[in-house]
Amino acid sequence: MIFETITTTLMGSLALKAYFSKNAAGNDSKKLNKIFTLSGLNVKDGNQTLTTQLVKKKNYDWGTEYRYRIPLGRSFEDYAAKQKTIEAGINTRTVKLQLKDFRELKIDKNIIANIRELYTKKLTDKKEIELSYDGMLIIRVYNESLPKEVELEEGKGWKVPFGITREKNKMIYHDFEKIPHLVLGGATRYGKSNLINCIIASLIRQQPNNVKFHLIDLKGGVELCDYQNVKQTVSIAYEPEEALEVLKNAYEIMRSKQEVLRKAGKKKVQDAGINERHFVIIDEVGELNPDEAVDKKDIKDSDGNYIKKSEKTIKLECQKYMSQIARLGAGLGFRQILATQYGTGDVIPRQCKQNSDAKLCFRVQSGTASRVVLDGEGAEQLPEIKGRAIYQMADKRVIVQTPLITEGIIKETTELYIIDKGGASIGSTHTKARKNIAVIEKTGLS
Ligand SMILES: Nc1ncnc2c1ncn2[C@@H]1O[C@H](COP(=O)(O)OP(=O)(O)OP(=O)(O)O)[C@@H](O)[C@H]1O
Repeated sequence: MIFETITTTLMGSLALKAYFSKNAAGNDSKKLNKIFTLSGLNVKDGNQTLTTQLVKKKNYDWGTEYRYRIPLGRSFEDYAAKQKTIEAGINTRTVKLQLKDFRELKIDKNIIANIRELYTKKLTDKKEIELSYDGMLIIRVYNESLPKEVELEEGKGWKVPFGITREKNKMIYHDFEKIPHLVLGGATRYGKSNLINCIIASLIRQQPNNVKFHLIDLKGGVELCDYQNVKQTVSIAYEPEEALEVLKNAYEIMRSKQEVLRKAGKKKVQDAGINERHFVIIDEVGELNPDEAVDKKDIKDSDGNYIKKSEKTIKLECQKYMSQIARLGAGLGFRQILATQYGTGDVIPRQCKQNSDAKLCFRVQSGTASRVVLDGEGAEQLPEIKGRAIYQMADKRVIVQTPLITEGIIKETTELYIIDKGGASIGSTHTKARKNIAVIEKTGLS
């Protein structure tokens, strides 16, 4: 009897709260107005205050979109810089319990503990927001957070899964045929290497006979060594000296492909019916920054030939090849993926950045670091969630939760294609494979 009375009272008060919450859901506009005022986003002009004006509000099944006219004297960047303040303001609330929460509530002798648990969960649940600009300031307030973990799904052709977006939790795919080069950034331990593994494993599964890899793993060989002996890997490097060999080899293959196309009177590999695609992937491109080189002194003989190249020269030459591949490679079937955790301007060669129409950035420490990868702020505002990133193409930006690959998938994928590379040492792995490529190039055009 006592139990029934307690539960009836509790359920009644919770239902009432849920009713108010339901009516308040999707209506954060008052809160937003208040936040704009308190955080100094409105502008004082003499006696007048120019406010951020709500023009349109629309409810969707994922949440609510607000469109604002920005007052004179403010820019989108001012609002983007206050994203955390806006999100915190939206989340200062009374707990919103909805009817569906009660459906999940277990009604047993632990009812009070269950309600307390539900209440605590709702209290810590956070609504996420996204800011964008298309002439109007757009603020999207999402009812549900993105999942924190997403499984790797199968892609198709040259389309690789890049993550779940908020809209209907739909997986989006990066099409390397449409956007050949990619820059990846993000602070340490947020998911760059994991995404590179997703890309490599997906491409091996989807295009086992057409994909070729030129891998440069400057993180001590821990990330990409799983692919060293698969037939798709043309060459692999773990040190800057080896990286130069790998890049030079990739560049030479690219030039020979250019020659083949020229003779065939074709402009692009697609026109020539060549299915092979080469992926040059560098995990921690920052290690190839010549400005950071300690050893800057070349040793040359009396004829000016190198006896020993300095670290600086090696890195400069690496960057030269990277820039050439980025500039000329797209039509020749070359794709370049450069990953870095460093947030300084010169870490990615300018030509590589300019030729990469896609950028994906995990959380970084500052707006400056975000600009290095995305040419704009935003990645510093991402929540501290591994795998959460901004995926940016020429015309749009979306937040994604990138897929998490397992050791099992990597093993299952690679073990099908392990070949005997004749005990070739790491730095010379490419020498043997290069011969294979010459053959593939000929058959590719026939
Ligand atoms: N998409 C993801 N979803 C969930 N967890 C992830 C995801 N990506 C990475 N992680 C987790 O974060 C850890 C670090 O990821 P990863 O090694 O890819 O980071 P990184 O950015 O390459 O770091 P570093 O630059 O220091 O090498 C992984 O071991 C994994 O546990």
